[in-house]
Amino acid sequence: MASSAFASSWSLSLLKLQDQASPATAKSSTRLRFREGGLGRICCDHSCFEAKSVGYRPPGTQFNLLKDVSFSLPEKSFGLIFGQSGSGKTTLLQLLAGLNKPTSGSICIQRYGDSGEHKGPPEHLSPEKVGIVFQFPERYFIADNVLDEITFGWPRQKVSIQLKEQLAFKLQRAFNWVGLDRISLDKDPHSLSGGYKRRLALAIQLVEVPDLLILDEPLAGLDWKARADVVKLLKHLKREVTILVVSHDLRELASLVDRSWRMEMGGTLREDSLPPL
Ligand SMILES: Nc1ncnc2c1ncn2[C@@H]1O[C@H](COP(=O)(O)OP(=O)(O)OP(=O)(O)O)[C@@H](O)[C@H]1O
Repeated sequence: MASSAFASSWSLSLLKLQDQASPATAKSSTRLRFREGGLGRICCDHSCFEAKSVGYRPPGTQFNLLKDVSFSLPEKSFGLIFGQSGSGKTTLLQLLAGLNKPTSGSICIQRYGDSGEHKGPPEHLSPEKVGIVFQFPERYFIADNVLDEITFGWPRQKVSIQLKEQLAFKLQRAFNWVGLDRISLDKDPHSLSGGYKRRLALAIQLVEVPDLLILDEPLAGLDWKARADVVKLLKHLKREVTILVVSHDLRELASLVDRSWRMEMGGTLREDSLPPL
């Protein structure tokens, strides 16, 4: 756990950056690149997360939990996977996050030009570029203040002032994105409200902006007010990152969804609209 001296040195860097990292400046980090065409036409390159023919058989077993799963999600959009308990949704998320290796298939990011042509070969989606927030993330909080919780695992020795400022900037940006910029960094994470605990769990995953942010049941265990709060936050967040959610809370998330898929028992995935609510 970080020492208080360490925490206060990060606090100082944060205070310094507080005014610089407004949401407007944070948005400049967007990876969608725009340029002017010859006739003033705005063109844009974009990327897409793509899973192709992914299969998974747990080591030492004879059965496939996932079969030929293929789907794609354009950057800065919101995808939702739903389906019966035990159909394999969490198993799929674990593969996407690099926690297990698929038995077959590929998981990558493909870049496209403005006419829809491939720009280079697909890039393997490395686990460092995926953020994942598990169900009930607050159960895994280990620090006794917000700053230590979010900086856990950050370098502690021989940190240059440039690196410190860079990290502090990223942290401030993450706090702005999730609306935590007004809470005290000294606060005990366990004393936050349900919705703010989820915000903190999200901020931890957003310090390094992931190519894909995965959320497993983001509304589970929250009261109605906190659920509405998290939905509002996700609506805002999808302007910044690509979000893939597994959830049974279809009604509340419906307004955010750009693409949805049903996981069938037996481990197959097919694109499907949300069932009537
Ligand atoms: N390593 C493993 N070996 C054998 N079976 C496994 C393994 N991992 C998961 N399973 C089984 O695979 C099935 C799919 O589990 P998974 O947790 O992915 O389902 P789910 O759709 O996420 O369910 P829920 O909605 O309840 O979270 C379950 O029957 C589970 O018991």
